[in-house]
Amino acid sequence: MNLIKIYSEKDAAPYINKRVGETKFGEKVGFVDSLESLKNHSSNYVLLGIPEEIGVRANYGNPGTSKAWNTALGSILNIQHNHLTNAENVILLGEIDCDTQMKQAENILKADKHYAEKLGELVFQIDHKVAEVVKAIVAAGKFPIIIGGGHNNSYGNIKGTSEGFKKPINCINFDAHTDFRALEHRHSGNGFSYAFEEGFLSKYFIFGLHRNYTSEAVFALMKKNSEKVKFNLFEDITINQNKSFSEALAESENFCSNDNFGIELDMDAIEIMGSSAITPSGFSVTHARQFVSYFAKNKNASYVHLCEGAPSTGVASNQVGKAIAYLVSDVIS
Ligand SMILES: N=CN[C@@H](CCC(=O)O)C(=O)O
Repeated sequence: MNLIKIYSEKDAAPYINKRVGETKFGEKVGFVDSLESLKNHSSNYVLLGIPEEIGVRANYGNPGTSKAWNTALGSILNIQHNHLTNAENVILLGEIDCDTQMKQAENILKADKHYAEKLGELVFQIDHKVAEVVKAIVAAGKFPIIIGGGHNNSYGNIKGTSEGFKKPINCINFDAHTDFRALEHRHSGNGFSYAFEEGFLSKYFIFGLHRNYTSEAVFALMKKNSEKVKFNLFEDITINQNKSFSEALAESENFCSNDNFGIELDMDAIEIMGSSAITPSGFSVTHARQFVSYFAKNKNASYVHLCEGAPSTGVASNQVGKAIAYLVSDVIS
């Protein structure tokens, strides 16, 4: 089973729009030829793509997340290289090899009685690849920046990071949804509940949860696990204004940042962002940037995952890639 397609300069070149007198981000990033050689590279941040949408389909969502990685890469590699953007501290590692699973998913028909379960089996296979690659990055002492795919990939990120550190980790998730759904077949709505159940996720905070997208059963489950699972509501921050955005950041920080934690950001928490579950009401891209920038500076921050972007579903498809590029630059700058 191929885990990853490792990139070289040749893979990056077609994305870079060179211009005389300017240097682009993609002309300065580093490359490695194997996961093993990561530890010998001096750069800290490792860019990894997950071009899949099987988890979203298995959760009855709108497909399109498989395209976020390539779209984002086009924007990231054309960021201007200057004294503020820090491209030399980035390794462009490559992408999880999702080809086999994506092809098999295409052959599973919606009419199939076991449609969702069969897709869930393929998600399980991708979980394995993501966890192995993320574990290798973390064990090499690097900071993964993972882009794309559905939020099912939170499971592989958490598992891989936890195995890399040899202990459970915490996680703060900027999201309209908990993705703490039932432990049925694997899909984009239960990555965190599976990671929690299997002991890879210790404490979990959902930042800006929407009341309209959360079932009473999930509220009850979070209440039952309230020592370990907490949230604040989007409505309390932005509509009722019971707490400021800064207070909301501090609340999640106090809960999770005393130990290694992952930063998850679901693009569907951003208002009218092209994503698998576009929301008409949500945070701005600037809020998302503030969130990522704030937490990426924390000494216990251990990875960032920017997921669920689906360029073709957006009002303007190139905005998804540009938004992801801003978020990446907020992590590394
Ligand atoms: N990762 C997203 N999870 C959401 C999907 C919602 C939707 O597609 O409408 C969830 O399961 O609730």
